[in-house]
Amino acid sequence: MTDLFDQKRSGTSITIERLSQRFGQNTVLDGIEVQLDAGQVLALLGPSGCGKTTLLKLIAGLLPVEKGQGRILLGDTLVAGDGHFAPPEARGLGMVFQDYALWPHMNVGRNVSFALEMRGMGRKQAMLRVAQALEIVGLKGYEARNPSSLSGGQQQRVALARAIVARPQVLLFDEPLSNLDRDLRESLCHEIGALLREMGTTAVYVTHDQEEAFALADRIAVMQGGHIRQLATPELLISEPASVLVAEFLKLGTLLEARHVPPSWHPLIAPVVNPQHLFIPQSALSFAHGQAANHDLSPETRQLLMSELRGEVVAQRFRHGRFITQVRTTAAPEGLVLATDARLQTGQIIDLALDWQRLRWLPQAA
Ligand SMILES: Nc1ncnc2c1ncn2[C@@H]1O[C@H](COP(=O)(O)OP(=O)(O)OP(=O)(O)O)[C@@H](O)[C@H]1O
Repeated sequence: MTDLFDQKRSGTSITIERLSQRFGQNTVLDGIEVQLDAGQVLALLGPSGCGKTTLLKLIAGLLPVEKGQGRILLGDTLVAGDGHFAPPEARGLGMVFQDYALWPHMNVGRNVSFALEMRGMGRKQAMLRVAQALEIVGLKGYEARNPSSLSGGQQQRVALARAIVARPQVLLFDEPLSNLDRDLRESLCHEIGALLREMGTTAVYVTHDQEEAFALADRIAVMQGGHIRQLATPELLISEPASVLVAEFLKLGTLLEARHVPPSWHPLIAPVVNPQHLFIPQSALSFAHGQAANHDLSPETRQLLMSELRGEVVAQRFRHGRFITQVRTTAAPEGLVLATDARLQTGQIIDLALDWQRLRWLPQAA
């Protein structure tokens, strides 16, 4: 389309080694390790206060890495740690923030061209690049507009154009969509994902929104309390959460305290010290329409499962074209969670089929 896109695979790898950050007595990041390949998109996903923005600022050079607190490399270049500190402008970055951070006294064209002008690029060439960047984000011809005359979504597109115009090797996003309404968030999220893939730029994307992370990222770091609890592809996080913490945070299914006596599992009636946890992904359960499933199980196990897996529908909500259904069973008084195509009545008794192969035993901590 344009020569911005001709810079295919222009991203660089990111390596973060043993990175920690303290503010006073407060350890905000603790032993962070990341290896991200060139052109990949990493989402930092976690609850408020878990350290996502701090990690992004350290990558950006907006915060220095304290002595002995780890290293950051972009490609083969050490940019922070071991006595090195490359300022943000020397790191080849583009940044997009939650609040757009456009300069209100400059028109759209100047906002986008500013970084190019600072680098001494001639005005004619800069304006050509600006036009390309605006076209890419769907704002062709908007150069003369004032930011205040644009909608929130359009302002964020300008911010995106400003971030990509200088062909950064790494793009950093800090909750860029959280000020936008839901529909716009979804469509812009999709567009950013497509753009990143097209440009081949490496990106780190901070969000507390699971759907954004799963829609955009090649890899997701689930953060909590200054730690990365798991860094994996979206598919692996769904099928193999590394711990109870990750499975609980992502709400991907049901966690049961249980006792594992292979090949069977037994729900715990009374609490015990250090129970094991059985993770039942939503995808492991289906509405059996009264038919017995699990033919590959031993008769004893099948009997146990089938007797336990008849339950009462306690709640349903609609999400992404399916009904997320909570079913109370003897084994899971809190309710098993599955997705169904059918709308069911509260109080209805249904049979569930369980794909035994998808169950996982999880350790308590990360
Ligand atoms: N400059 C600072 N001085 C002192 N404490 C700080 C500073 N910056 C961040 N913190 C603290 O570090 C912790 C992590 O903050 P951070 O902004 O990285 O979290 P976050 O995961 O991005 O949260 P949110 O989603 O709410 O933005 C918080 O407890 C915060 O109060």
